[in-house]
Amino acid sequence: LTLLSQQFSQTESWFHRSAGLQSGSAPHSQLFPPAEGVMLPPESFKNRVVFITGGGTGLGRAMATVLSQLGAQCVIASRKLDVLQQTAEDICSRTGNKVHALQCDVRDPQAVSHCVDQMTSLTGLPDVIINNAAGNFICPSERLSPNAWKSITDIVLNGTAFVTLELGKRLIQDQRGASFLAITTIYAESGSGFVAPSASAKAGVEALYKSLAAEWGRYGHRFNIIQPGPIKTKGAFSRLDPTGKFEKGMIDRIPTGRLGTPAELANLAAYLSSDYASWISGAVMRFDGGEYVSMAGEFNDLRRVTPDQWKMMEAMIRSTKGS
Ligand SMILES: CCCCC/C=C\C/C=C\C/C=C\C=C\C(=O)SCCNC(=O)CCNC(=O)[C@H](O)C(C)(C)COP(=O)(O)OP(=O)(O)OC[C@H]1O[C@@H](n2cnc3c(N)ncnc32)[C@H](O)[C@@H]1OP(=O)(O)O
Ligand SMILES: NC(=O)C1=CN([C@@H]2O[C@H](COP(=O)(O)OP(=O)(O)OC[C@H]3O[C@@H](n4cnc5c(N)ncnc54)[C@H](OP(=O)(O)O)[C@@H]3O)[C@@H](O)[C@H]2O)C=CC1
Repeated sequence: LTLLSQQFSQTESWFHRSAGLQSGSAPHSQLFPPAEGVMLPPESFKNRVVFITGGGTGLGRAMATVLSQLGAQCVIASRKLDVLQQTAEDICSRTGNKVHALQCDVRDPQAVSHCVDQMTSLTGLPDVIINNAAGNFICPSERLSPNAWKSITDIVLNGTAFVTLELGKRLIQDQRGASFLAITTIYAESGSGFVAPSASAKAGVEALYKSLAAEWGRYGHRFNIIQPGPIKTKGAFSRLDPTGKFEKGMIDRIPTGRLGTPAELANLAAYLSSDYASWISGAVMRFDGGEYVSMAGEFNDLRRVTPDQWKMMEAMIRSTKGS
């Protein structure tokens, strides 16, 4: 079984195989195929403990899978214990490495402290912490109740802060270094209508991580941020594009012509959390197929202009004399 798991971890995983060309992708996305397989050398995370919030589903599950394939002992934590246990079992049966499931509502600092106590008994303190848990839904801001605002900002900003502070303090006490990674979003930088609580909270997370990168380097702690663009997960798309009507428009504005894949995100997260990235701290890595700059550039809609239309426009411009 161990041999089989090792062979498996060195080749490709179940979810990598499913990461082919997605329906709705532009033809030129063939030029940007999502790479299959695990990027880092096998056993890059051997003897390492990785703690991932929201690790039972979507991108958290993908990151746990890759890190487990690379030899890590993973601890995944969120509210739904049954979901976590199923994921832990699935990953462990495929990689042969232990995955622990712990119930934890990150909004509750006491629950976070209890979860860290449990993890300490199971695995000891982690070497890698990935703050991935989040809540979000689209809603016009004038329809938001105070509790709607609070439900998102409590998970995203307070939850990340409670987890980071609890683990940070204990690691400092034990004189242990660690890599902290936060998963934010491209609109943490720009802000975005219709997801104002998420945008505000994610921007807060980025400020927290940049602050701690400066403050806690002296304790051996690195802090980095990944800002993903759209990656199809049930959690995100069911709450942000419930009718499925916006997906095509979204793909049209991504220069690489497709959505990201969980496997691609997981490889980047593994790299940033690994020793290969030990000089990277305070970094914000945009991971969006070019969507952010594509939405920002004033003239980017000119992509729709045909060669004939360019000929005509150039003639008009050249014929202009004076101002
Ligand atoms: C142009 C179109 C673009 C399409 C985009 C498509 C794809 C995505 C592209 C990019 C994505 C970028 C960023 C993504 C960021 C993410 O974070 S995605 C991850 C999303 N995953 C989750 O949200 C998982 C966890 N979520 C939840 O558990 C719940 O959704 C919730 C966050 C609501 C928390 O659950 P719970 O604590 O049980 O809360 P309640 O149900 O009790 O609700 C609390 C209050 O919030 C109000 N509320 C709930 N839903 C809505 C809603 N849809 N609209 C308005 N208000 C809502 C609820 O009424 C409660 O308030 P009151 O007590 O009633 O006042
Ligand atoms: N998919 C995308 O396109 C993008 C995603 N992101 C970010 O990626 C991350 C993962 O999102 P994704 O995988 O798509 O969506 P999911 O909904 O699958 O992931 C969110 C996870 O957070 C957990 N969670 C929610 N509330 C709490 C809580 N109070 N305490 C502990 N855990 C909680 C959920 O588990 P449970 O319900 O068991 O608590 C769930 O596993 C998020 O940070 C999201 O903001 C950013 C940009 C784009």
